[in-house]
Amino acid sequence: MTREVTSEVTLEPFGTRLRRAMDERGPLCVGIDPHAALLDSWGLADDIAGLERFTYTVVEALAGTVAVFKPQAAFFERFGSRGVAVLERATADLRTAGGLVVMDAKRGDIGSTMAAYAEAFLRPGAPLFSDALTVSPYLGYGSLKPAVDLARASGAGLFVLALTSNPEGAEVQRAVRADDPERRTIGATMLAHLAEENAGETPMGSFGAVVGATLGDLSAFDLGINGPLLAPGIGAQGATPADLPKVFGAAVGNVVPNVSRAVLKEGPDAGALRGAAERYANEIREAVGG
Ligand SMILES: O=c1ccn([C@@H]2O[C@H](COP(=O)(O)O)[C@@H](O)[C@H]2O)c(=O)[nH]1
Repeated sequence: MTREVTSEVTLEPFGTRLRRAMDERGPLCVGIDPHAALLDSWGLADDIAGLERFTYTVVEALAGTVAVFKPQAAFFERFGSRGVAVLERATADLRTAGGLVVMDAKRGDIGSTMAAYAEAFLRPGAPLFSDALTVSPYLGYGSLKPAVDLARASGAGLFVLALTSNPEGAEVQRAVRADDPERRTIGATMLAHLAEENAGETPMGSFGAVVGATLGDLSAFDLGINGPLLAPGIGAQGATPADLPKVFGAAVGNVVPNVSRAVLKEGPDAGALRGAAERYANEIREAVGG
């Protein structure tokens, strides 16, 4: 199904495109996080030339085989406009090669400003247009509405921070809402909002949650949001593909496991990068089936 945004014919819904990509290439998401330490271990300087070489090496090595990429915008923004230009080109090249790009920019603000963030990442034709964007609901889920609306109209998606992989996240995400008669936590509330957005969508909706693979037993949460669950934390943060069924239970089929540093550290050799991504893809397949 195609939808119209102004005069442009746009994409099939993100959830549909993501499900197809997961079926064809497997669910692995490789993060593109050009840490200074990684540039150094690749023998590159921590400057714009190093950033370019690092980024385009990853793109060329993996764009044709991995389903989903998650560039971490912060590592590009730290170089200013020239870093953002590298991110723009990488995003376009990954998408041209058939990969889906989840821009990890974690945007969130009052609705009127949120509308501008949405224009930057979710309006087809924008220089940083991405298949999906990570967003922070800390100003309230309703403040994300402009992004939800534009994503829906454009065939893009969102990943809302619900239960993040870092231990500090619990003080916010596991806090119980005093205003809620059901006394749900903030994390559970975000999952409930997403389930509403995705209701009735097939094969799944376009509005996902970020849920860390590091979190252990999540049976207290209803992860059945009929949408994707982006799961960072595998590799450098200590989680493994074998943890996925334990953490996600019946929702494991909707999990998009992210690995960043544990793949990237294998560079700069393209074959070694591909080998690391393949090993993770195989371990994930063995753990979740399919
Ligand atoms: O809860 C979250 C949300 C986002 N991230 C991001 O994912 C990657 C993880 O990188 P690794 O090198 O695989 O640890 C990174 O870009 C984070 O900003 C997260 O870790 N947890």
